[in-house]
Amino acid sequence: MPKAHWYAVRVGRRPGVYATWQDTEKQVKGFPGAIYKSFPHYKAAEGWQRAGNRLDRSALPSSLSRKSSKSLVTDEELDSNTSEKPFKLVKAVNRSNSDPFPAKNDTVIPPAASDPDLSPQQQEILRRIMDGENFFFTGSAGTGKSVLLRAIVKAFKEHERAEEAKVEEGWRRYLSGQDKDQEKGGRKRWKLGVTASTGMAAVNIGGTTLHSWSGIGLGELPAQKLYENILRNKITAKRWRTTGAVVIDEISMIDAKLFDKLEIIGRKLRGSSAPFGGLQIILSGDFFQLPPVTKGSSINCNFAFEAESWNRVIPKENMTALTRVFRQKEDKFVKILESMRRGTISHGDVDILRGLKRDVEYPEGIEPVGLYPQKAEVTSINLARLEALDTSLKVFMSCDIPGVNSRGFALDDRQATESCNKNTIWAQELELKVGALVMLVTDGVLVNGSTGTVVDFMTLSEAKAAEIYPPANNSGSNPDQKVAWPVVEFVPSKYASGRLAKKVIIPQMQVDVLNAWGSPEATRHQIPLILAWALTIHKSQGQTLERVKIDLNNIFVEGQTYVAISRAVSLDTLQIMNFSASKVMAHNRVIEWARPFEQEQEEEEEWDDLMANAELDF
Ligand SMILES: Nc1ncnc2c1ncn2[C@@H]1O[C@H](COP(=O)(O)OP(=O)(O)OP(=O)(O)O)[C@@H](O)[C@H]1O
Repeated sequence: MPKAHWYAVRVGRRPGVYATWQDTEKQVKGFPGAIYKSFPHYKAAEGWQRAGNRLDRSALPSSLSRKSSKSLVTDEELDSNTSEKPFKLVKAVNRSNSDPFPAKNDTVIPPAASDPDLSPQQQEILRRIMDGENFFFTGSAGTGKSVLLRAIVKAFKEHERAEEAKVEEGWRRYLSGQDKDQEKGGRKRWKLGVTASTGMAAVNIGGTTLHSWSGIGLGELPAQKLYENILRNKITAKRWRTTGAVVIDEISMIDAKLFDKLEIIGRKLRGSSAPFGGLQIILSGDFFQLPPVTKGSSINCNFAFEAESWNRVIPKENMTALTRVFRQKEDKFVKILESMRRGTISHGDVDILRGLKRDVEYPEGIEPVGLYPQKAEVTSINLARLEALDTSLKVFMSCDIPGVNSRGFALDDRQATESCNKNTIWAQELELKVGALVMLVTDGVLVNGSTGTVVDFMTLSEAKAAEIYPPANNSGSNPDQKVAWPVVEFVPSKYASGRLAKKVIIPQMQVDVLNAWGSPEATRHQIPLILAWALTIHKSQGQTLERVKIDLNNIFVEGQTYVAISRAVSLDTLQIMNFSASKVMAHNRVIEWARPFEQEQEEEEEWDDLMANAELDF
């Protein structure tokens, strides 16, 4: 039998053809569902690999079906003879027999209900944005900014699809001679850049960071230099010129200087004197929450609303605060949060919040999520609690798959892991034991932020026999049938829109860190759970948590106390340790800036209510 010299990897970290087993092993060892074979001849290997690409692409998760940047296959070689038969099967996984997510609803936990219908105020903002206006919408925590943002992204995507279909039809008519002219691909009204100030916030809305989208690196160079750098990268320059609108979420964490630099770059690149060169700008966030991350103290930071260009970009009449709080239902709690936000907390409110230091007894015995200001505290609490359990430890390592970054460069394995660590909350190394308190960190399956306790580890078939099912939406990953995955008993949700079955098996799923074109820069395959005895307040931003315990001892930045307390849905299920009025730090400049604009809006709304209820006799 001839000696094998070439290895073809169809499914692995980087599909391609490899000359040594050592290189191949790196691609396939520990990779879920890896498919690879050895061949005596290169042509046979690449032919089999290529055929697999053609056959399997649609069946694979998008992250697994990308063409590898490290592949040894060249385009010329791809067109050559591929008829030689493979002689030795190293390992192949039959994917059709390994589907752990059967389609029938009775054998999976249905996904969480989709977003609620928009309120009239959210609808009105959506309408104005779709009319092409630059817009900033803000509002207290829990007023539905993220829900509105998701609706905006969806509406743009629908229009973009229709726009693309129209261009295709135009080309078809042009090529068939029915039309004389076909417009060259220019600016696309509905092409939307979905961005956020931080990687975590970007992943939450299926977008990328503003830094990555705009191609400015750290953004510390002067605007002219950044502009010249972007000009050198054709892909980034084209993105700036052809995009119709850009969303920036969590705008409170963008510094004024950066905002101004981007505005200048927009004008230069797009050759127009309009703000941002005519690019539609959609901003969302709450300046009372977390401020820009700056070197040194946040006292010296400048907020985006202090940017020189802010008033030109966002006319006063295009700033709106969402006023209805959906997350908390109790009036008393909503009022306390409102006064904390404005830095006008009364003695009565302080007494109420101080009184929340008592332990809360939960009937199901599942503990609350602990929120702490500092990462070091969080790590040591989770470790100590895990060690205290006398059940056996299971460690799940993530499988991180490199993609291509916004500048068109392929990442290596280390960079992919760094990108996933920086931009997602999903663990690189997840340590679990029976008895561990965990939180679900993905949307679309059950409810993001649901907490529960690990009660067992089972393979998918063992779980099925015990009538314990995985969530319906596996977000594209392919969990190993032989691995025992955690079974989690979740707290039945009282407030969240989805209802949880009590015991759910949570196998490996996938999360993408997207580049500026919306394709993966890195993909992490991991169980979407994190230990929840302790979580940093920064990582809790955007979450709705039903049982919360907050320690304010080491609060270090304005907005942190407000972000932490506003994650809770009710005073009954909230415990606060170390509360004092001095811990409620609202930024004075934010209070001053927001007061007239919010007051004016309140007066307008009062007037609208009055007119709506008035019995007009003319
Ligand atoms: N129109 C609506 N009708 C009913 N519920 C809504 C509506 N909009 C939002 N919600 C609910 O309110 C809760 C908070 O929404 P969301 O996370 O969008 O608020 P947010 O303003 O982004 O909060 P934060 O600033 O804390 O991130 C969610 O449970 C969401 O489903």
